[in-house]
Amino acid sequence: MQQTTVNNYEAAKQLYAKHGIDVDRVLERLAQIKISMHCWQGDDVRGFLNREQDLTGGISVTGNYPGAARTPDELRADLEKAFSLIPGKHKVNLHAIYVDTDEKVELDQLEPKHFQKWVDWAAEQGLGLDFNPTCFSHEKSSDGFTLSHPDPEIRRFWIDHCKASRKIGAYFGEQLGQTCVTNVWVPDGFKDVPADRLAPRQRLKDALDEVFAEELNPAHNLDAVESKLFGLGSEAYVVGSHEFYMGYGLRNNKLICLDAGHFHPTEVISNKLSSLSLFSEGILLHVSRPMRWDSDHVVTMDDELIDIGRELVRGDLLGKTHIGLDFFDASINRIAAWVVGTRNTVKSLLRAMLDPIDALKKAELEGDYTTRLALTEEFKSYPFGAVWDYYCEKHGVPVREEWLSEVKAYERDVLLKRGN
Ligand SMILES: C[C@H](O)[C@H](O)[C@@H](O)C(=O)CO
Ligand SMILES: [Mn+2]
Repeated sequence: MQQTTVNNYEAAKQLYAKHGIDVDRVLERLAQIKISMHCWQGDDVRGFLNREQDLTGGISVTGNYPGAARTPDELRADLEKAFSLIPGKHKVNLHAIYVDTDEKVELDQLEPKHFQKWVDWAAEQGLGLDFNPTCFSHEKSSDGFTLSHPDPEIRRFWIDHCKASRKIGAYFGEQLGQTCVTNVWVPDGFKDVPADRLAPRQRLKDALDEVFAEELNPAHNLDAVESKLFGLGSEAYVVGSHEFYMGYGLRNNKLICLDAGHFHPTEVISNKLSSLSLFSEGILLHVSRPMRWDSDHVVTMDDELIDIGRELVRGDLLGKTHIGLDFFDASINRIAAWVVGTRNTVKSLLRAMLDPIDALKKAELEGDYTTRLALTEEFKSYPFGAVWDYYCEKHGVPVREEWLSEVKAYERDVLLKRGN
């Protein structure tokens, strides 16, 4: 280890120790936290099932940066590169369209065997896997409806796909010895004001009841449901709104997924975590960065990310929260996008753990808001960067922006040779 890294770390440790913060212990805790890195940043949400199919479902990827993964092997190689630059052991979040098989198989017919190569790879890499049915980018979702579709045959197709997905999730969990979170998100909604808001929600509820009817071992698979306020083409009404899934998840013991981009532009998910934690079985996060709309920008160290980290740490919510990422930017190097977003998410948790939480809570209880403000502000310039550098070096990944030259070399040697 570099002597400067150690010296800076030791100096930082002493400063934090004055406030009773045990930095070595913090780093042990941090190493336990897994971030679920979403595979779909690596290829602009195309997947491998119907590559000719356009991305639909009211989400959009912009940019044409070269080098997107075209095959499962390329995607795995890119993920490995990204993980080699991120401290800690994490998870990969797969969508059903990332199936790796030579068989021509439809979404409702998918089986665990079609994902065996992903499982073998994850086991070899020491990674966990999470899963998502893909209820978009398909001819049967072309009118914008899936599980709430008025046509029972189309509904049946999507119900069967979601049921198949849960079994795949349970297989991941069982094989890898790490619980898989299978998250259901459907794009269903209307561009313009509906005549009937209730009937689609009733159909979605009934469909979900069928999807979740089979009990699965919770050590292998946990179900999550993801709400949304609006999408492209569903501006007026989304069937699976926040209230809908909040009710559904609480009543049926499902994890409730909060995506940072799925609320009104000034509404933040950090302020929802404490309330939800009091009532829900568990929480899934889709950490994202909405810029004026659900734009899925790469996560930066902005106020909301800092607040998400703080809420998770201060409320002791890490045990019941599964942290996933959800962004897709095709205008920059896709591996760099993963690295920036994931490193920032881990770093936000570290920053939160290095805050003088007990002193802040005590000041607040005593009504000493002056101390609360003063400490909060002073700690913004405490040397958490020195602790982060040490953590990176300890985990064998590049310190500070050193990772960028590795990404540039990979781009030159691998990505640009793909010719796309
Ligand atoms: C690809 C993801 O499943 C998707 O982004 C979903 O999670 C979402 O957030 C849709 O807006
Ligand atoms: Mn999401």
